[in-house]
Amino acid sequence: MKKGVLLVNLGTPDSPNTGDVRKYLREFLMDERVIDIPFYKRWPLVNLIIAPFRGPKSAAEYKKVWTENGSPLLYYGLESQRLLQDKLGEGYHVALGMRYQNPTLKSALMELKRNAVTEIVVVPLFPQYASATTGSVTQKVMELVKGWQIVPDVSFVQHYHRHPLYIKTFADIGNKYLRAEKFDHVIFSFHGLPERQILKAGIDSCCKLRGENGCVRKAYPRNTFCYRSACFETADLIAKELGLKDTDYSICFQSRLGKDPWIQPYTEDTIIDLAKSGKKSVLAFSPAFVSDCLETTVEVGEEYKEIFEENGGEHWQLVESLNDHPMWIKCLEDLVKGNEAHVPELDA
Ligand SMILES: C=CC1=C(C)c2cc3[nH]c(cc4nc(cc5[nH]c(cc1n2)c(C)c5CCC(=O)O)C(CCC(=O)O)=C4C)c(C)c3C=C
Ligand SMILES: [Fe+2]
Ligand SMILES: [Fe+2]
Repeated sequence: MKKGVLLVNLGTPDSPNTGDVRKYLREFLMDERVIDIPFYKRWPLVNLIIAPFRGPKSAAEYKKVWTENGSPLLYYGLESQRLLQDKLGEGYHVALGMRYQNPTLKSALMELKRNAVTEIVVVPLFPQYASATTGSVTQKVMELVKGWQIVPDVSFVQHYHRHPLYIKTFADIGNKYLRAEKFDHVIFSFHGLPERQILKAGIDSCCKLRGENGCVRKAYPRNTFCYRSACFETADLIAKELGLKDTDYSICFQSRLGKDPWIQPYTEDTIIDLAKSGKKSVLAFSPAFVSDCLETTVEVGEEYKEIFEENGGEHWQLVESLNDHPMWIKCLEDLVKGNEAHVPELDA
């Protein structure tokens, strides 16, 4: 009997055409964990405002990220599936599903069912837990399997931002740049979230959102599920691996959508401050993403570069994502096999 592995990423449009991008945005943003407002407000916001007006703008951006292999998010998802299958061997069947659009989670679970797996390990491709990502994947998988005649033994990897191989792979890729040239500063830009989603998690002993020391930065069981805190911890761990001092790097949050406050500091503000304070060359990591996608290549690699240069900066370099790096595939193997991640120590 084989064991099943389900790799899950967010999803991407079927093509960069406006129609497919609108279809993708509708499915994605109608998820009540992503836009967490009541249905009667969410439906008109998504279907009458965001999809019609943002659709064409997003489609133009998707055209920039599209390669001959299609969307990088899907391409590297399939590559990770193939490489992990090779590593795990015949005792396992590895499937890939997307939370939104294709390949669907339903088709990936049916593939595992056809291969008669006895248990399924779900690995969301999100290192930091958030209700909008890992929480949503967990809910959807449970909904899909609950009606099966034989309900499989399913387990979920909820987060792995402390896994040493995830940290070391980002450091390894970043070191390629740090060894080749001198940078004035390093930035860690994570995908943002509406502030209320952090507060709703109710981790009172962690979150005081706005201040410099808003969320707890050290690894404590109580703040593992605070997305903002997990991002701070991730950046601190990568910085430690790179041998950076506290003053060498900044942590910030990108991709704000709408007018509500999102978690801060915002990447755009941080970049402007850095450029205005005389930093000329910046190395930019985007560690919430394990594969390159619109948010890394276009948003961090192009849009933030432009903002930096408009404000006096001269050299902006994006650190590419983990993609098909062998150490990342080893990390996935460890996560599937439940190998206890040794939590690297951060200084107090
Ligand atoms: C309310 C809106 C959004 C929340 C909350 C959100 C959380 C969130 N998203 C990711 C990962 C990805 N997001 C991507 C694209 C993207 N995200 C939003 C909105 C929210 N995300 C939008 C509208 C889009 C589409 C692009 C656009 O129109 O600007 C992607 C890229 C997908 C690709 O195909 O390249 C990823 C990946 C995380 C990790 C996260 C919360 C932690
Ligand atoms: Fe997003
Ligand atoms: Fe917090």
